Amino acid sequence: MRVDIVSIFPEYFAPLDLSLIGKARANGTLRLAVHDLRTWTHDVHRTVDDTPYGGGPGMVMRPEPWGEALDALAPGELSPDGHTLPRLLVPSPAGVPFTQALAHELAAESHLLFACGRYEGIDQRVLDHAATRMPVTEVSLGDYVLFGGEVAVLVILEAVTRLLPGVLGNAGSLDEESHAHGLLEAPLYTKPASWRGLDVPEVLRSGDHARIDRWRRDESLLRTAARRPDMIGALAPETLDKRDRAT
Ligand SMILES: CC(C)N1CCN(Cc2ccc(Cn3ccc4ccc(-c5n[nH]c(N)c5C#N)cc43)cc2)CC1
Repeated sequence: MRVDIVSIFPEYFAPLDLSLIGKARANGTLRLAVHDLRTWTHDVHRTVDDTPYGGGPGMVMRPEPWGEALDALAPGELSPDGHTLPRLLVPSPAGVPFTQALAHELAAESHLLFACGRYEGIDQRVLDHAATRMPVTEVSLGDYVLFGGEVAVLVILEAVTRLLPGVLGNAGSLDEESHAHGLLEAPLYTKPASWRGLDVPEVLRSGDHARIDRWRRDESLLRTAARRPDMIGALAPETLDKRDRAT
């Protein structure tokens, strides 16, 4: 997968040299490039923002630098197979919620292009013009306000990269983690069996995997009901077996 990121703070993405994303870049699974938006400015002050039409607080990112950046990173027209152009992702408080389902969708793309806004956001015409040439998705991490899109791109990129073939050593953990089956994961324990007077639940040391699976399932349901009742309502009917429905 090819990924391009455009930001006025390219140094925000230094952590992408680390850990599993760093490994994915080193082995070619992920071909990542970070670009400074100011590359596409032409004035001495390298201006990227201006006051909002219609008034209002703060500043808005000007369309010209963004237009040139997207032209450079997503050249050409939409090919018949639609694969020569990237999918443009624009983090925004006004975006669609970023979910594990969207992470899976993005992991299937061959080229992602992230536009990191700052100030109050990017001139709408940048997104409107881009949408005439490529798929554009405004995406939000959640109902809180960040300073800009960079942190969101780090989150989205980590969630997507984890899903790429070969990135996670134990692919099984993908199947069992939260949001894969619509439930929160059960509590985790490791050695020692007793720590500061707190013992690992006996069932997890029993070796009885049917019991262990049932315990984990019960704990997942209890945890989800307590912390994320919204997820319980969204469960596919087949996810809850007869015993679950009885409880
Ligand atoms: C009512 C009320 C919910 N409104 C909220 C937004 N307020 C304006 C306003 C304020 C600050 C910023 C800063 N900013 C610039 C680019 C940018 C990209 C993403 C995000 C972002 N914030 N939160 C997320 N989940 C995001 C994502 N993904 C924030 C960004 C952008 C926009 C207006 C009030």
